[in-house]
Amino acid sequence: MAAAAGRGGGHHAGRGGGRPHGNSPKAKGNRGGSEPRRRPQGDQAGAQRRGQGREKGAHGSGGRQRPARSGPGPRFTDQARLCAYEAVTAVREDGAYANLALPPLVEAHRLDQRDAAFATALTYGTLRLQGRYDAVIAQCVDRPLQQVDPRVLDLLRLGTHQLLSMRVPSHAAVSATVDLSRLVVGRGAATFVNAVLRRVSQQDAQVWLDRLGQEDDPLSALATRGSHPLWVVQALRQALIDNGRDPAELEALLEADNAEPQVTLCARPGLVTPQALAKEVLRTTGLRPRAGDLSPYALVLEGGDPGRIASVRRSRAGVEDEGSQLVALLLSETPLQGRDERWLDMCAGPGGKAALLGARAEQRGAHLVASEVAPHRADLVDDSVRALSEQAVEVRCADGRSYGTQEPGAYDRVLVDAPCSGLGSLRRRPESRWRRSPQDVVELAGLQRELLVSALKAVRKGGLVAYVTCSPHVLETRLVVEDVTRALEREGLGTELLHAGDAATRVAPRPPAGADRQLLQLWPHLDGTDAMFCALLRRTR
Ligand SMILES: C[S@@+](CC[C@H](N)C(=O)[O-])C[C@H]1O[C@@H](n2cnc3c(N)ncnc32)[C@H](O)[C@@H]1O
Repeated sequence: MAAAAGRGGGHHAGRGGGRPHGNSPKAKGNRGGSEPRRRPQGDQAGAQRRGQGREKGAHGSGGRQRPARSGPGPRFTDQARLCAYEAVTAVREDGAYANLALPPLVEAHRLDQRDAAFATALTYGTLRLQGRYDAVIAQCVDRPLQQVDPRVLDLLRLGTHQLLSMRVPSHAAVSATVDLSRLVVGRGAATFVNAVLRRVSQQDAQVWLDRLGQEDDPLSALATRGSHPLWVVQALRQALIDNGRDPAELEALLEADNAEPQVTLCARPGLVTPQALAKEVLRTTGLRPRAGDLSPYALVLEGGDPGRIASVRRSRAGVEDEGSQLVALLLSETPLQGRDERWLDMCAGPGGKAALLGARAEQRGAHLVASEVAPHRADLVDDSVRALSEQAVEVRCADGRSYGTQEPGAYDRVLVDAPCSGLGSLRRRPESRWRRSPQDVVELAGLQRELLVSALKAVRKGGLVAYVTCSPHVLETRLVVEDVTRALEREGLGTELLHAGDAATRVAPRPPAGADRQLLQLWPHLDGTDAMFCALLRRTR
C-alpha cells in the first residue's frame, strides 16, 4: 500500500505494494539498509527549504535570486525594497509563495537582520492588504487598474503600504519607491508612481479607511476595507454564525488575518522541556518567550529567527501554531478504553503534528505511522521526527484514502489533518486569499470526505479519530463530519461525536473561546491562533 519514506522501511506491513517512492535517494538508501536513519547533515530549517524548493513557489522565483544590480556598475543602494519588489512580482507573475520566495531573495540581496525584517514586513503586508490598497490606488489614478502596467501596480502597492501601514515618513516612502520604479521599470513609470503616491499620501490611513467602500453594500465594504475577497468574507461570516458567534465579530476576524502572527514554538515532550527551551531562546535571541495559552508545550516569541535555536535545528522543538499543537493533543490525550498502541497521522506533511504526536507516542510506548502522499513532503516529515526513535515513529509515503481498505480496524488513534483551503491560516500565507476560489473548496471537500471515511474504517472499534482542518469553512468542517458519519452509519459503521470543547479544556492551560461547543473551532481574533477546526469521533461499531 505504501512506501516507507526514510525510516522504518524494514518493518512496514504493506511495503512495496503501493505508490513507489524510488526516486528518493533517501528511500533507496534505506531499502538497502545502508543509510543511517538519522541524517547527520543539515538543520531543520535548511531541510525544509530544500524540501519546499520542490514545491510551487521557490522555483518560480529561481530566476530572481540575483539582485537586479549585482553586475558591473554601482549597486542599487536600497536592496531591501528591491528584494520586496522582486518577491511581490514573483508571487504575481510566477505563482510563487511568499514564504518560499522571500528567503532566497533575502540571501541573494545580502540583507542584514534589520533590512531583512523590513523587506519581510513590506512584502507580507503589501500582499495581505493588496485588496485595500487597490481600492485606495483606484481613487488616485485616472484609469482602471487593469490598464496599469502590473509592475507599476506592484510598486504602487508597495509604496502605499509604506505610506499607510508602516512607520516610514511619507517623503521617504514616496522618494524610495520612485527611485525603485526608475530602476525596475523606467523614467515614465517613476513619474507616474510619484504622482499617484503623492495623492495617496495626502490622507492618513484612517481617512482612507473611512472613505473606502462607501457606495457598496456593508459586506462588500467590509471586504474592501478588510482586504479579503468577498466570497471569503461571506464564508467567514457563515462560519461565525454556524459556530454560534456574533457576525459582528467579522471585522475583528479580518483584522486578525491581516496581522503578523507571533512565532510559536512547540517543545516536543520528552525531547526538551518548555522551561529549558525558554532559557535557550533567551540565550540565543535575547527574547523572553511567554508560555502558551492553548498548549502546555507552547512558547510564544515576539519575533526573532527560530532557525538560530539549537533545539529547533535538531528537531527537539519546532515552529508550530498553538492551535495545531492543541488539536494534535486532543487526539493523543483523550482517554481510550483498551489497546492504545497504534497511532496513524494520515496527512502528515510537513510534520509538525506528527512530531508532537510521535513524541507523545514515544513517552507512552505507542507507535506512530506518519503518512503523507507527496514524497517531498514525506521527506519533511522524516526530518521533523528525526529526534524520535525508530520504534516510536515510522514515516510512510502513501495515499491516506487507502488505509481504510488496506488496514481496516488496525489503528487505535487516527489523525486526519486534511488538505484544505487554508482559510484559517491567512495570516501566514499572505497571498493565498487572492489565489483560492470557491471551486477549490468544493473540490477539497470531496477529498476530505474520502479521507475521513478511510480514517474511520482504519480505526478499531472504540478507537478515536480527530478530523482537523485549518479552515473554518462550513463545507470543509461540520458538513464533512455530518455527511461522512451519516453515510457510514448506513453501512453499519457507527460513530460517537465527542465533545472536543471539553477535551480542549482538559488539555489547554486556558480554555479556547469555543470551548463550550462539541465541534471545536479556534479563531485568530479570539484565541490568537490559526482558525483550526477539530471534530473528535469515537468509532462505536
Ligand atoms: C494540512 S496538511 C497537513 C499538515 C501536517 N499535519 C502538519 O501538521 O505538519 C495536509 C497534507 O495532506 C497531504 N495530502 C493531500 N492529499 C492526500 C492524500 N490523499 N493522502 C494523504 N495525504 C494527502 C498534503 O500533501 C499535505 O501535506
